[in-house]
Amino acid sequence: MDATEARRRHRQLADELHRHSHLYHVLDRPEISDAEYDRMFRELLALEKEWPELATPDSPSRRVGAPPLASFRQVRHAEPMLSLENALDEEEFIEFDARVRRALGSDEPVTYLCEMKLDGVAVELTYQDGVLAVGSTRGDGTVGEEITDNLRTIGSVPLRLNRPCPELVDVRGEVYIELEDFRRFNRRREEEGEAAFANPRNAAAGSLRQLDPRQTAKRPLRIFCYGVGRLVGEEIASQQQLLERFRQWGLRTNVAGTRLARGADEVIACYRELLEQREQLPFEIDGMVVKVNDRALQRQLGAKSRTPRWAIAMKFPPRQATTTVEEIRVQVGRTGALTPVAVLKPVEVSGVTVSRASLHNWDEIARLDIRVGDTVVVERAGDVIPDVVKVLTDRRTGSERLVDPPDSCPACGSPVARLQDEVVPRCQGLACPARLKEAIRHFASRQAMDIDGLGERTIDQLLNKGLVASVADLYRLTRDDLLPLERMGEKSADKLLRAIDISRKRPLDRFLFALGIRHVGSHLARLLARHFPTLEALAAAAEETLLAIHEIGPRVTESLRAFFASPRNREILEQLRQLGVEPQPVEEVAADAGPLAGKIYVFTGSLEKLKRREAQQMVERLGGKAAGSVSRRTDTVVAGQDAGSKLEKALQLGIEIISEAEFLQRIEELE
Ligand SMILES: NC(=O)c1ccc[n+]([C@@H]2O[C@H](COP(=O)([O-])OP(=O)(O)OC[C@H]3O[C@@H](n4cnc5c(N)ncnc54)[C@H](O)[C@@H]3O)[C@@H](O)[C@H]2O)c1
Ligand SMILES: [Zn+2]
Repeated sequence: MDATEARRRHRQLADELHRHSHLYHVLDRPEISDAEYDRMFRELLALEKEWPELATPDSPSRRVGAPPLASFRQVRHAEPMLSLENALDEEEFIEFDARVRRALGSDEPVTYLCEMKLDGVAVELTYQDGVLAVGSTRGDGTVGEEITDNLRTIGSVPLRLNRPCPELVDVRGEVYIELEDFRRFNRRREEEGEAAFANPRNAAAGSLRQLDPRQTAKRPLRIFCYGVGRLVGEEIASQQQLLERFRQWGLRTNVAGTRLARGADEVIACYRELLEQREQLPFEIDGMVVKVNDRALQRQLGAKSRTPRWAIAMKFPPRQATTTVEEIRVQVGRTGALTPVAVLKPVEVSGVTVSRASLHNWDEIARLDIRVGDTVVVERAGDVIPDVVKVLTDRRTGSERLVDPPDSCPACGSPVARLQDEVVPRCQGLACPARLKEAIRHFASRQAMDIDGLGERTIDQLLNKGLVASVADLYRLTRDDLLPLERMGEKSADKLLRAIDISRKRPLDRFLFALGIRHVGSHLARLLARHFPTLEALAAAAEETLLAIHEIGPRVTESLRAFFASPRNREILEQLRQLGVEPQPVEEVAADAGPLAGKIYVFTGSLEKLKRREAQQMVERLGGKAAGSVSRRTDTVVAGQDAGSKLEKALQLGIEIISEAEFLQRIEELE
């Protein structure tokens, strides 16, 4: 390779690394695996070693992370938060150890503390006189994002340290999500039609950087503390002692996961041990961090531009394997969400046999261009269910088969619809066994048919005993059906039957809402009920007629069409009619009061989907008020991109802050 060629390749790598670093660190949406990123990074380092003039100050080799997002206030770290040099194998660690001893001018074996390398997000917690004053992300190492309020919601972050404690300390730690929590959290997101997170690290990063701390509070975040920046008013001799002091101050550490090792051989033994332990841990680690234990020696060794000279990360090999896709199957979730899963020829990935890979959604299938019969690389990262990271297209024989998104539900055969703004298609079947429980619960809920006494426990029993296979069956229940149920006396059975009977005559809007048609919330149900006296009239309405109604868009008509297109749904509606369910026509209602009556909303920053005026009208339509500035009377601030002083004021005043997406969701729920 000549110098021109090297420069060209360097530029190319630098651009790619820059883009992926932004996707990973700022947007929490990586497109390639870490192993692939590291490979490119190393190629860049190798080029710079041969042609040092390529290592300009803006090279990825000189930078940590990525600059902070503009929607957060920025914090300058008093001492830079560095990254870590990587050792990809034992050999590279031996070289590191030799460098350390050379720099210290010593032949003695060095004592190291070996720690688990948690795969999460690095944060800094500044405690002044023992009180948590500022919390921030690492950002680009020099400037991070101020996320104090978000960090305060994490149970394992103490708001105040136990005494005696130093006057001032910058504690560094890793915020992460345990595997079990991650699985549960992701499952829920997929069912709600939101994109699943690729791994726990992404989920942790996305959760920490919410504009509304109450959103962060709902996420299962934890912290392990492992380092310091400034430390005033206390002398600490070693890394091991530091962790011990942390524990005394009330900070959470992973001290049980550390080992003291003398010399390279002992470090390597620890590494092998940890590699074996890895699969049993409740959280994801991607390697072992080895630190010179003595803090005086650490100071003596110092740091390079982006990494300290006294620590190194021994990375684990990626947990990848190659296998073939035998089938692409569709799973139906609790809310009717259909998600694709690849059935694999069983293969062992670092000690675990895997036979399925999650494909998340159909966009992901298109992005990977994955087909039945393909040879694929699967990688386990943070979950027992691995991801497909790459299709080996050069192994194709021509007999591979593309799989289209299903147009009927595998559980009940009903038509499915992928509605706008959602990443997954959904089953529209009113009696789909996969979503029946949810459908009945919704049907009976207060805002819908309001069937008092039909709680979750009763629904479970009705389903298990096969007494109910659709909402229509509720109206066939008899006293004899109910009495054998647990905790069901004569009184409560009669009460429930009465409640079911009363619900036969609910107003049409409630009935419409009760059917659980996607995007038909209670507001739209009311609107539709005002335009159509009966359900039959609505089902027969032409699309143009529907679209002519103000507020009814293609999203809703599409959903209604999919619902009424199902023969099974029509059959159930007919049964309901025969069982005496006779929704009452609704009358025009006074327009003044609404679900947002008395509420004051302020919009700030630029919104993505809505025009500001549009958003304000939505609030007004529901009876609320849209104001121009934030005051104590403000109830909610909707913060878009680059929100500035209004957002800060809202934070100061402790006013609720939500994102545009959350606003839209709320409106939909209220409507
Ligand atoms: N997939 C992608 O597109 C992509 C893009 C950019 C970066 N990355 C990945 O991110 C990594 C680079 O990020 P990085 O700068 O955070 O480096 P790093 O992850 O290699 O190491 C530094 C980080 O380790 C963490 N850490 C965990 N446990 C620790 C402990 N006990 N002591 C000290 N630190 C500990 C800290 O957060 C620290 O900031 C690369 O390895 C790369 O794989 C991936
Ligand atoms: Zn179904």
